[in-house]
Amino acid sequence: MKLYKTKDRLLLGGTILFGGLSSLLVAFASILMQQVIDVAVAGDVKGFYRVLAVMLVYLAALGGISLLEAIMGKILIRNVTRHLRDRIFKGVMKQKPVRFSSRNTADYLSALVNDVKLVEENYLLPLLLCFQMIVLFLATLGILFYLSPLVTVILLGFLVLLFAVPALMGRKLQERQDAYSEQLSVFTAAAKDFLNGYEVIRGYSAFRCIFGRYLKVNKETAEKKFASDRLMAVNESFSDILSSLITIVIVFVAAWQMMRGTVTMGTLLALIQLSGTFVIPVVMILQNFPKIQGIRPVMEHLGEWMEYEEEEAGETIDRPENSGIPGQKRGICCSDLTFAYTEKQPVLEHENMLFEAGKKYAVTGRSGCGKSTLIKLLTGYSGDFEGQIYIDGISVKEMTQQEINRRIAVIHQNVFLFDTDIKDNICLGEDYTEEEIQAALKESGIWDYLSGLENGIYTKVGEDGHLLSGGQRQRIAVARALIRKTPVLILDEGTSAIDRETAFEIEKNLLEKKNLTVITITHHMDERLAGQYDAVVRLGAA
Ligand SMILES: Nc1ncnc2c1ncn2[C@@H]1O[C@H](COP(=O)(O)OP(=O)(O)OP(=O)(O)O)[C@@H](O)[C@H]1O
Repeated sequence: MKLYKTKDRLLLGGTILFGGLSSLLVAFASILMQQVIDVAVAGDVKGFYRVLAVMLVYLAALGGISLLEAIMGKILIRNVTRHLRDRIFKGVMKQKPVRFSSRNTADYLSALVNDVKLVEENYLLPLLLCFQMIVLFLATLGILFYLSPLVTVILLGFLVLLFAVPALMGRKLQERQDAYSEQLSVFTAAAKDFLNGYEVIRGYSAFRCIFGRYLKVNKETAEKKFASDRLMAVNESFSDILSSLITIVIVFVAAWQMMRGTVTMGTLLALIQLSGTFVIPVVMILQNFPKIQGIRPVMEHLGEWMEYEEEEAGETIDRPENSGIPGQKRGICCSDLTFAYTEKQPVLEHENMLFEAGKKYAVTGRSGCGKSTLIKLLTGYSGDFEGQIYIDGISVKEMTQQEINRRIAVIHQNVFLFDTDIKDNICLGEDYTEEEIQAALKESGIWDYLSGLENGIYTKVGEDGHLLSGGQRQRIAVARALIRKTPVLILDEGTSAIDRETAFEIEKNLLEKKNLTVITITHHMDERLAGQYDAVVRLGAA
């Protein structure tokens, strides 16, 4: 998975560079410490002021570089997490419908919120820290060697021990972090489901039952997190014990060397100071490196979700007038159409139908016979069907989604409205004139209602349109489809939430439109409209 853009790579380089420099300076503090003690022990006043001046310059440099490194690190994290969320969102939204609907939307939410946070906490921050700590460790090692080769050799012996535990734990931790990330998806899905069911839970006094399920999934999530944290805790406490041990060893060995006169008092204190700058980076690396390793499966999942097939970018694909493909030049033709969601259960079997341009059709059939599925296939849900579907003579399998959308608009039974105003919900980012919007609203039968509102078409609809009635939502959906002036309009029970008279008015209006192909999926056809349909298509009749 590509985590950094070019600019972010430069930022990463800068952060590492300044992080490294500040680490070098931190390690250098021990030399200054040695100098100041030695000049003090020797009573060298001039030397004392010289070291003091160097110390002031040192502090200014350390402060400036640390600040730069910290700010660059924050910018890097902001950029990387923002781009990551952008790419996950784009990847998810651009998936083919079959792939998109194969997962719960809560999984996508969890990826955008939880997994990106995991990447920040368990990858980006530890990575920056590890780089910094490696430099601090190497610088410390160099200075240690310069001050006391004996202490350095002893410390290197401990290193082997220090690295052994995380190396053994790495894989286990990976598995547990991955399991925790998966469980977070499950938790988000369950919480979303329960919250969406608020009205049912309240109306049927189902709180006890639902709360029981919530407690269970919450407990499982907490347990998975604990399983991962527990392993990290073992790793962390092992490093802590060894780090204390190392400090003690340095102090004793250096003190012994001082007694033998091979090191000065300044060197002894410098070595004690260095024991910290030797141990801290090692401990930090040991505690953070497994996190970086552990996040790999999560990053792989995110990488998969960012993959999508880019459709042809062009708005219009030039197709020859007579493409040579069998079927109608205008209108929709299905021949020998067979489709199944799962292998064992075909929903549509050997269906043949023709929707001629400008004509009006009612599609009927028992519940579950595949009417909505047919609409899905006509509008590019899946190319994984047998037989053929031609729209204006072109196989639907060869069309881009944009091409299909320019030809067909669907008004669904379950209308979705974004949490914005009515105008936005109708235009969906396209530019339409006030007149066009007004005409669509009038045709959908909602204009009178809107003209009485203080904010008119700028009235907010609330989350999923809950500030409007079911009928008003559906009328907005009708306006949304009409304004696009597609040659084909499909109503998938699209007026079922509207009162009978308004539904009659809207459908009558649509059926009177001369050049519009109308396909209405209906269970209850208004007998007053029966004569206006050119044909009734019965699905699953064979
Ligand atoms: N995404 C899906 N995955 C698996 N099966 C599905 C999916 N969508 C629908 N089905 C199944 O396909 C069959 C046809 O569903 P469809 O919604 O097309 O029927 P319908 O004729 O529109 O029904 P209704 O009149 O009740 O709305 C049903 O048995 C349904 O369970």
